[in-house]
Amino acid sequence: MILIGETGSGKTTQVPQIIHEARLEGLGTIAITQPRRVATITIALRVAAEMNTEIGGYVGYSVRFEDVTSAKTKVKYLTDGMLLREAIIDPLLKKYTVIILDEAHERTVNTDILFGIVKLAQKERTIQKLSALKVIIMSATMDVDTFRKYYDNCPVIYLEGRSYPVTIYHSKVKQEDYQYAALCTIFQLHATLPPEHHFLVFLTGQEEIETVMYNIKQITKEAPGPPIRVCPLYAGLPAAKQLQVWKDSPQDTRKVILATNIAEASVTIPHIKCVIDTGFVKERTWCTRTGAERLRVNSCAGAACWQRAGRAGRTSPGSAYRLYTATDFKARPPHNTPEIVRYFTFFY
Ligand SMILES: Nc1ncnc2c1ncn2[C@@H]1O[C@H](COP(=O)(O)OP(=O)(O)OP(=O)(O)O)[C@@H](O)[C@H]1O
Repeated sequence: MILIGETGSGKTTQVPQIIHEARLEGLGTIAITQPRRVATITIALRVAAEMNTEIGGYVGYSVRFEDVTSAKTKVKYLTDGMLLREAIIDPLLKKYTVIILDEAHERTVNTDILFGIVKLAQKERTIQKLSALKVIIMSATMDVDTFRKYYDNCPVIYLEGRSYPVTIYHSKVKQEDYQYAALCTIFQLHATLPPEHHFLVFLTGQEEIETVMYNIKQITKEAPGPPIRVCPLYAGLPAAKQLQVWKDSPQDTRKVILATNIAEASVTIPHIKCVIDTGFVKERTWCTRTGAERLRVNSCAGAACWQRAGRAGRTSPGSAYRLYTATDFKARPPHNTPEIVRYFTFFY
């Protein structure tokens, strides 16, 4: 089954709970994959809190180097890489009765391989007369036709509604320097909005985040307005530092989170009222001659822009400030090229 619902409609946190409350997983477990570690952990913690249970009990998570599950776990959040590792040992994934592949639009190599593995596991389990495997593919912004065809015309369900509206603003002119544009937007909004309105700014990598962080600290020494607490969020940051982003700021202090696309999907950071989207992402590409991996800054696809905007308005109405024009947005491809395709098409 394919499940499409707007960002913030409750796919990731509510669907597994509904399945579990109806005991549809039977004697097995529900697995929910996420492309990123930080999302996996924070969502599992949130769902455990919503179910009023200890993490590692009925609700658990598994990421690289950290397995917080037990024999009791029925709702298990895990990175796509972890499910892939489990599939190497048990290709039929027998301990799961329901597998939810979330954020399908991201099309990482791991999730693309998992799409095939779960399809094969489902067929093989039917042939071997083992317990049935239910597969749910979820996203807010995926290419439904391609997936539906791949899964033998499976049913597609559209979830309507979201908690809070997000107003989108586009830049009126093309920005030559998106880091500078991001800084100007941060300080324009900072001068007018109350301090409890926190900002989430999308940049492309650690170096850029550190530069913008330094500039914010320098400018705040002289700029008017409430104090600013700057929080970086990128994949290379130790997990404990990543989780600082979810910590409350002192009263009357604005939180400004400078993140890469790891904050783009699934995560809910409370009190984010403004998303500032530069419209760029650093993508992995490969040199097929040498096999060397490279990172390149590219414009992100329409689906990613919608995901980023969706980070505002999760706990109250919000706004997304796109530092690119509406014409630029319309010209972007709706979906990014799957990582697996980029892997095979880069010849240098
Ligand atoms: N950690 C949290 N703190 C506060 N509210 C939260 C938290 N996690 C989720 N929520 C609330 O639950 C709603 C649904 O979140 P959920 O992640 O299930 O949505 P989703 O449909 O999967 O979104 P996305 O497509 O962006 O992943 C959010 O909009 C938010 O209101």
